[in-house]
Amino acid sequence: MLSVQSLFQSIPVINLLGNEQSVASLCFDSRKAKEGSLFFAIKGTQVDGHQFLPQVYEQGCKTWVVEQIPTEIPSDVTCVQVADSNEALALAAAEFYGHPSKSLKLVGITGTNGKTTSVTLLFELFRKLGHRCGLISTVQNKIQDRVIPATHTTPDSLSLQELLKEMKDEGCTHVFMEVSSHAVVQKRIFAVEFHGAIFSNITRDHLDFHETFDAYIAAKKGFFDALTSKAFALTNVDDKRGMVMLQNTKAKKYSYGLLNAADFKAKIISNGIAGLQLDINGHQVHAQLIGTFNAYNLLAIYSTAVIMGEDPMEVLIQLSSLKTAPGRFEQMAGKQHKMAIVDYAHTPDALENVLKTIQAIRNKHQQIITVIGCGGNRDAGKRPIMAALAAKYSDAFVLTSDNPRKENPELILDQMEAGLSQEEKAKMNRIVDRKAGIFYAIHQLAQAGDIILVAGKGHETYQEIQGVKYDFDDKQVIREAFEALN
Ligand SMILES: CC(=O)N[C@H]1[C@@H](OP(=O)(O)OP(=O)(O)OC[C@H]2O[C@@H](n3ccc(=O)[nH]c3=O)[C@H](O)[C@@H]2O)O[C@H](CO)[C@@H](O)[C@@H]1O[C@H](C)C(=O)N[C@@H](C)C(=O)N[C@H](CCC(=O)O)C(=O)O
Ligand SMILES: Nc1ncnc2c1ncn2[C@@H]1O[C@H](COP(=O)(O)OP(=O)(O)OP(=O)(O)O)[C@@H](O)[C@H]1O
Ligand SMILES: N[C@H](CCC[C@H](N)C(=O)O)C(=O)O
Ligand SMILES: [Mg+2]
Repeated sequence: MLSVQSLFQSIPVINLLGNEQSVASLCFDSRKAKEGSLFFAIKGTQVDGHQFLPQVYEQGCKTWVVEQIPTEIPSDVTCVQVADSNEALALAAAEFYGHPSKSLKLVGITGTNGKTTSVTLLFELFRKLGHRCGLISTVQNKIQDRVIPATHTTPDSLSLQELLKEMKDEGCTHVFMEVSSHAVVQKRIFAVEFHGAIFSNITRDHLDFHETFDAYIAAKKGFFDALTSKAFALTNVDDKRGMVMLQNTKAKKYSYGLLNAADFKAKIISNGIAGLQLDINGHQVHAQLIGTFNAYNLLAIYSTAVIMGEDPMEVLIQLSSLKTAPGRFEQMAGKQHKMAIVDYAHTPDALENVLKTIQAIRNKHQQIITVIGCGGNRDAGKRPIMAALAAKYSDAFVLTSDNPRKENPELILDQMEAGLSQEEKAKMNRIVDRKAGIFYAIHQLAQAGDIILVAGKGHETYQEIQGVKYDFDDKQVIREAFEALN
């Protein structure tokens, strides 16, 4: 039990009504509020949490944090008014769990693409280097070998502090986590102390949430602006916005790049189906990952390890043994020498990178067949662009559903199709059912030896349609389609 007063030591309080209370837990979802919990009313994108105050009172929760004091308050309620409930929740959660980030080497990565790949590689690399590690990612959270399912790329501030505390208690010294732009804006990482921050890249995505590209850039930059002078900040100099990220940071600045002058430099010696041969700061290394985008990911993690004091030679040795993250450029061989690649490309930039990589590594007899959809209730502007990219780089392609969520899947396909010329439509197949689309690509469109890219869902094991998550796994469907081949 903690007193409200002790929790709010570092939180600016506008008004405090009622008596001093002790709280046993924190919560921001009325459905979880109970006697002894401190409820934070948050104005969200769907509803205003303040509307649930009568409900939490009914459930016995009588200590509230609000931005607006309700007109009528029961006399046995303690109500703390703050300017920003999200910020107050983040600060209180850090206090409640004893600021675990202060005892960890916590490194965060932000950017449109490459976060999951890079944190997963960092987690594996640092384990190989002998450290006890935690991982916080889109695919899964992990404490050493133990998997804790992930619901978001970056957890809400309360779950995040609880997870970091668990990692600290289990003896982790290093934690690698993804920092999404949503997390920065919603203050999920407020009050978290980072040892280091990495920027991968920024291209079009999430304009449904941020509205403008400038606001999206500002969100990512906010992560670097909040670092302390004890932290390091590592940026990709080859990205147009790479240096902008570090403009106002107090952290020690480092850069990496393949094209421009940087603290950490790499050159691609070769890029093929067997992996990448790289020159990193004058040393040659072979990596199992494929594609120029992975050269960036590998260079970013090498740089991070060296900045964190690891032996550069040992890091290079371990780099060679690292495998791709789940659902990221995962290759699957099938009958008739057909090959499928499952990849989480769900942005125009990712899709273009993956398709260019496949073009670069295929032999001249292999056709490229792409299966692609776009998520519902997400940035609609990327839909025509992604369809056009599939058309540009593929010999044939299937437009299908990703996670339609609450949208009509046919309308999503209409918006994708709008990005195609008449000529491109000749190569198009429109099959709204994803399983049927994958089967059609593997059975009807692909000839022996061809490559089938199944993009957008990567590691996901569900498909969300009208708010219901059905079991769906691209890899499983591909295996079935391969099995059914002669
Ligand atoms: C757009 C967005 O980011 N939404 C997140 C946000 O929800 P919200 O603002 O919409 O909340 P809301 O539903 O309006 O509710 C407002 C408040 O009322 C409360 N409430 C709501 C209903 C109720 O019955 N009782 C109640 O108390 C809620 O708990 C909340 O405190 O805060 C919630 C709690 O932390 C998150 O679960 C939710 O993630 C939604 C599910 C989501 O899909 N988010 C995605 C877009 C996301 O965050 N993605 C990024 C990765 C993006 C990327 O880089 O690819 C991520 O980090 O995962
Ligand atoms: N450094 C990179 N630059 C550009 N594209 C990349 C890079 N790394 C991976 N990709 C592509 O982007 C896709 C998503 O990669 P990854 O899951 O690592 O990114 P993410 O930033 O974690 O995405 P999310 O925001 O959805 O969590 C990959 O499947 C691949 O197609
Ligand atoms: N983190 C991303 C994942 C998108 C994955 C794609 N399969 C989709 O559903 O759009 C998001 O929530 O926007
Ligand atoms: Mg991710």
